[in-house]
Amino acid sequence: MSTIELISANKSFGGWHKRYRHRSTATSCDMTFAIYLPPQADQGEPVPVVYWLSGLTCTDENFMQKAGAQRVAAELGVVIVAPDTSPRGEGVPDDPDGAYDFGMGAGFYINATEEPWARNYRMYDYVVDELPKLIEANFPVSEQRSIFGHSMGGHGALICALKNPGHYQSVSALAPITNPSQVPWGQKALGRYLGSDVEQWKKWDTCELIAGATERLPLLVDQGEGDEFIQQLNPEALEAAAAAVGHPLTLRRQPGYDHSYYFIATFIEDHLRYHAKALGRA
Ligand SMILES: N[C@@H](CCC(=O)N[C@@H](CSC=O)C(=O)NCC(=O)O)C(=O)O
Repeated sequence: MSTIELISANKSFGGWHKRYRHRSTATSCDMTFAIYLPPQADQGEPVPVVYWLSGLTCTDENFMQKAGAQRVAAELGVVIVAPDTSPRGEGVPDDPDGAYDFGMGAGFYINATEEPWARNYRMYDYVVDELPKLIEANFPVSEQRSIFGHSMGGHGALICALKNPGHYQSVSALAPITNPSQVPWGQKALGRYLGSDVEQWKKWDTCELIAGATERLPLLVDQGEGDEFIQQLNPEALEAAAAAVGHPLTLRRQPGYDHSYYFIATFIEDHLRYHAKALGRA
């Protein structure tokens, strides 16, 4: 297991927001993550962890700076971990045209199989396996974990939970990409990372995974009705996929809210309380 190097530390609501860099085996490059340690992390009892997956263009910083999650995490006694959204750095291939929806900042939380992406773009292995092991080895946390995310990160949270029964106590998403194999953002990413065989895409698509899920972990989803990216998100597809197999889904349509962190900040407390309850903290 790699060693972690502290980049920065800021006291926040009695706890600490810290950023770390480490060498990742999964992505074959240096990765940065942020962690919020609530005051309870200093009190001797292991604290559960909620993993946050951000959307396109984000680093570990967007959520920690904009969502306003620290006050509630400090009250509830949950750790929040926010990884980067892709591998980065010298030698990591990027979108040839510098587009925001592919390559760096757009790892889609899958394991790429196509060249030149396959060596570094393994964000699924990083988030599901390598990062929790690193967190559990270096911080006073329990093995109780939940996962949530936004947009591309909402898609990431949903597929990570659906593909790993028993690994997460709860899952939720804000404005997730629900059916990536059917929308432009997803088709571009899956086509390049995985190649042209659409059967391979289905292994990373929430609406496809729901049918074969062996655990019916409830899904909590908030979706703004004023979301400018609604065509990419397709909440109706999620609703239909869940209804077809009786998968428990709470889909809340929020009038007037767009895709931004103003929307996320509005509902983050609700999501944190939902996860804290599943993690035995409320
Ligand atoms: N037009 C924007 C598109 C990028 C964008 O809106 N990214 C969202 C996530 S979208 C789906 O994954 C985001 O969270 N941005 C970061 C933020 O701090 O708002 C662009 O060109 O940047």
